[in-house]
Amino acid sequence: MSDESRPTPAQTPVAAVIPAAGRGVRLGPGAPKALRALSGTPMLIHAVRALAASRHVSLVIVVAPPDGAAEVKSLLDAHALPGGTPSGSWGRTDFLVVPGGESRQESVRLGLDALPPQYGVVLVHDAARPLVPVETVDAVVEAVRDGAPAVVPALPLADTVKEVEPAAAAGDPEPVVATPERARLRAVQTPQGFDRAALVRAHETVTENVTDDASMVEQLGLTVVAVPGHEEAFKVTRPLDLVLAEAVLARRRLTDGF
Ligand SMILES: Nc1ccn([C@@H]2O[C@H](COP(=O)(O)OP(=O)(O)OP(=O)(O)O)[C@@H](O)[C@H]2O)c(=O)n1
Ligand SMILES: C[C@](O)(CO)[C@H](O)COP(=O)(O)O
Repeated sequence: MSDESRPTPAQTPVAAVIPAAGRGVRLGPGAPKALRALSGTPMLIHAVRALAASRHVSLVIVVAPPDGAAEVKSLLDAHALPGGTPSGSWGRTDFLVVPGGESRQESVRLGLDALPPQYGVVLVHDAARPLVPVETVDAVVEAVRDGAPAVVPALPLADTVKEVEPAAAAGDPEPVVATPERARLRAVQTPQGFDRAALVRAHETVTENVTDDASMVEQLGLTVVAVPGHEEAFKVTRPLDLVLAEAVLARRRLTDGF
C-alpha cells in the first residue's frame, strides 16, 4: 500500500506487537520469562489479555522465543475466550505468532515485518508488563490518533537519579558525574504507541542498540510525547516484581472479581 492510500492514524485499525522472546535472566533460572506463571496463568497471556481488552486493538502479534512459536500459538488458542473462537482469534482480536530474535529490538522488528498493510497505528508492549490497565492502553492509542508520531506512558520518579562513571568491575565505587533535575525526568513504560510509518523507518534507520522503541523515533528527529503511565504497568524484571504482581492480582480478584 502506498503512503498516499494508507489511512491516517485517526482512521486506521490498531495492532499491538508484544515482544516475548526474552530469557528473563534477571528473574533467575527457569522457563523463558513470558511463559512463567502469575496466579497460574502465563505472564504472556495476562499481557495479551491486557491489550485485547482495548476496543481499539484488533490484532496482536506475539513475538515468541525463537524455538517456541508453536508452543506459544497453542497457549494462545488454549486461552481463547469462553465459548470458543477460531484458532488465531480471541473474539474481536486476532493474533499472529512469529519467532523472535537475539535482542528486544530485533524481536520488535520481526513483529513489524509480520504486520498486515491495513494497520497504521502500532503499539509495542513488553510481555514483561502483564498488568497494564486498559485505560493506559487507550490513552496511548488516543494520543497517536490525535496526531503524535510516538507516545510513551510515563511516571514521575520517586528516587533521585545520579549519572555515574560506570565501574570497570562490579561492586567497585562509581564516581558521580551529574544529578539531573528529578522533576524533569520520567520512567517510561509500555505500551508505546506509534504511527506505523515512523516506527518502521526508525527500525530501518537506527542500528545501535537502544532500550526502547520511542528513542529510535526520537533519533529520526520526530516528536515523542508522554502521557500518564500507571503504577500497575511495572515491568516484571527481578524476583521481587513477581511478589508485587501476585499482590496486584490478589487485590484485583477481591475488588474486581477476576
Ligand atoms: N531477545 C529478546 C529480548 C527481550 N524480549 C522481550 O522484551 C521485553 C522486555 O525485555 P526484558 O524485560 O529485558 O526481558 P528479558 O530480556 O527476558 O529479561 P533479562 O534482560 O532479564 O533477560 C520482554 O517482554 C522480553 O520478552 C524479546 O522479545 N526478545
Ligand atoms: C521498553 C522498556 O520497557 C521501557 O521502559 C524498557 O526499556 C525495556 O528494557 P529491558 O531491559 O529490555 O527490560
